[in-house]
Amino acid sequence: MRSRRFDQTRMSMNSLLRSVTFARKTRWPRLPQTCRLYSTQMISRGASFETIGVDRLVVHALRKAFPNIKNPTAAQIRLIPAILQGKDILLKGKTGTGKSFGLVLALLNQERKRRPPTCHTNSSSPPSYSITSVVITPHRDLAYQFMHWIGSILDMTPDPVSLTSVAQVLLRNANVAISEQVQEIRSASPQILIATPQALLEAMNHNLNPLDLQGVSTVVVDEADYLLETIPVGTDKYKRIKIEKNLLRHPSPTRQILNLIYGSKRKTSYGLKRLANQKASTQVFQPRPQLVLSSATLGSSFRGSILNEGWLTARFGDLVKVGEGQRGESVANATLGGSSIVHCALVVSDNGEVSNIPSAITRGDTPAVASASERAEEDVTLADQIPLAIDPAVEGISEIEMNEFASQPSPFSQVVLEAIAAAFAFDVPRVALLVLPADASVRRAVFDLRLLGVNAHGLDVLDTARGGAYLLQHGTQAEANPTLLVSTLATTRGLDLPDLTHVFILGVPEALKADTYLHVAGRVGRFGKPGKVIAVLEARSQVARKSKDKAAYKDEPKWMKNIYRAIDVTPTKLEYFGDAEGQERKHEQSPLTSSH
Ligand SMILES: Nc1ncnc2c1ncn2[C@@H]1O[C@H](COP(=O)(O)OP(=O)(O)OP(=O)(O)O)[C@@H](O)[C@H]1O
Repeated sequence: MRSRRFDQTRMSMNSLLRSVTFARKTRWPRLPQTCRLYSTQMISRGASFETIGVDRLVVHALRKAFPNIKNPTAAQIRLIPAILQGKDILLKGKTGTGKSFGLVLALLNQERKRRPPTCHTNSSSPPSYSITSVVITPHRDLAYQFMHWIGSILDMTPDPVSLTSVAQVLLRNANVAISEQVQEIRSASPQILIATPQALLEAMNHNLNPLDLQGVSTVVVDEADYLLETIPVGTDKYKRIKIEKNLLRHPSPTRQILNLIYGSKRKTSYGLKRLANQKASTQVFQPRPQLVLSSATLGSSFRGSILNEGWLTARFGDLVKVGEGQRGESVANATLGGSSIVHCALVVSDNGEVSNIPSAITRGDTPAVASASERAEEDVTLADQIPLAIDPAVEGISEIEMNEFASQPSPFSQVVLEAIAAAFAFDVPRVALLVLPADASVRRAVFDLRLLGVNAHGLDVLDTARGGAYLLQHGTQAEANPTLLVSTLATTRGLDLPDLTHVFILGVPEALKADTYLHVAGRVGRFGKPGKVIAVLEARSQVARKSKDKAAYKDEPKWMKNIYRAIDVTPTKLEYFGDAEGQERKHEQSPLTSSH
């Protein structure tokens, strides 16, 4: 069932925006130049949303829609005034500290620009507005999460306001062509357009019906380090030239969009200048929109590389860097919203034995995450914990597909899925997220998990049962039949499901970056709430040889240990599961041990 909020068209909006515009024009004082200094002082005095520039009508609606949100977070205190000042921003802050939410509040507060009247308009025509801000998000669920937040705030404004006039999404959609979507956007331009990069690029480049974004005053790239490929600092000259060539020949959609808006002024290594100049364009949007790049993991390497692109303003004082990590903090604590996140990893052997990763320790002081096991009988075996199969029929899986699934072997290791089902049954009180590798089939995993008795659903925040209900906070009370939402690494970034207590990660590919793990883990522990991240790994196994004399291994436990080391985390033992220390010692002593 589709959520009513997204389909509903409300009555004409402009009362909210008029009052916001009025407030900004008349009452809101100009903010001081040095935003960072200003915001630090605000923290010590206890800032409110009003004092950092959010209009009181928006604050009033915000408090009614989200009663838990009382004062701005440190990230919001820095971010919101900087956006209202029109500065370019590099926004880094722990996951779950309100960066995206702060963006929404700031963008709602922006003054709308009217389109210049055309010969077809007469003095009695209602004013027509252009799009004010564009927000680029990596996936559609995040786009709809933004819509949900905006819709919830608008619902609480004293005068009815139509959601479509304030925000619309532009996404690749099998049922509605991009040109049709552009037509709709053009007929009633929203204040905020939220789009995925592929859809936006297609719309801007459309031959017959291109989307006109001239007039936009803010461009936001959320999860920027995921959407913009960069050259790691310290890369040697030859590798660097190779990456640069690749960037120029196959730019990502987000890179192409930023080149269209800001022009491409990338300085390249010696020998590539000619190629760069051929592709370079001059700045095309006048006046130049402010650019906000946001992520929990904007490392110094990303920042260095992105400054070289020429998209961000180079004028001193006009680029604001928000939210550097605290000195002395571990990477995990500096990046994850809650330092109270518990990291666990289970290793599953071929014969179905499940044990904690060897380096895990028992911690007496781990923060309590209400556990489903509190309901469970003592002395039960793992197998007892897995309920009987439930109906695999579920929204989104057709009967034909189910028949196919039933007749074909699963690409997932069944013993790994059983371990997830068991840990889920033992530990999850209400709702958990299972994150699969980016190219895995969510539908197949849901089918297999339902056969194992797990109330699994493919994540789709537009559907109440498949995640929509969890966009709202309901509490932590245990449910008789907890829900396991299933997504992939490609569709998880930035998601905020406040009731989530557990994230399961199925498998750790060798190439999994610590940053990616941090983003997945950061779906829990938001706003200091406790949460558990459980990676479920296959035991080390030999795979096809790379060369005649060297055996090759798939060693997920080792790759996971490398990630823990990189983020300075010691894993915690998950109760109910044993140890595998003997196994590790055996591997370390093996003469065949290779790095893979
Ligand atoms: N000032 C605030 N006070 C309390 N809660 C807040 C505040 N601002 C936002 N929140 C809540 O915090 C949660 C996380 O917000 P948000 O998704 O914006 O974090 P984020 O920093 O963008 O996370 P990520 O890096 O994972 O994308 C949301 O549920 C939101 O409602």
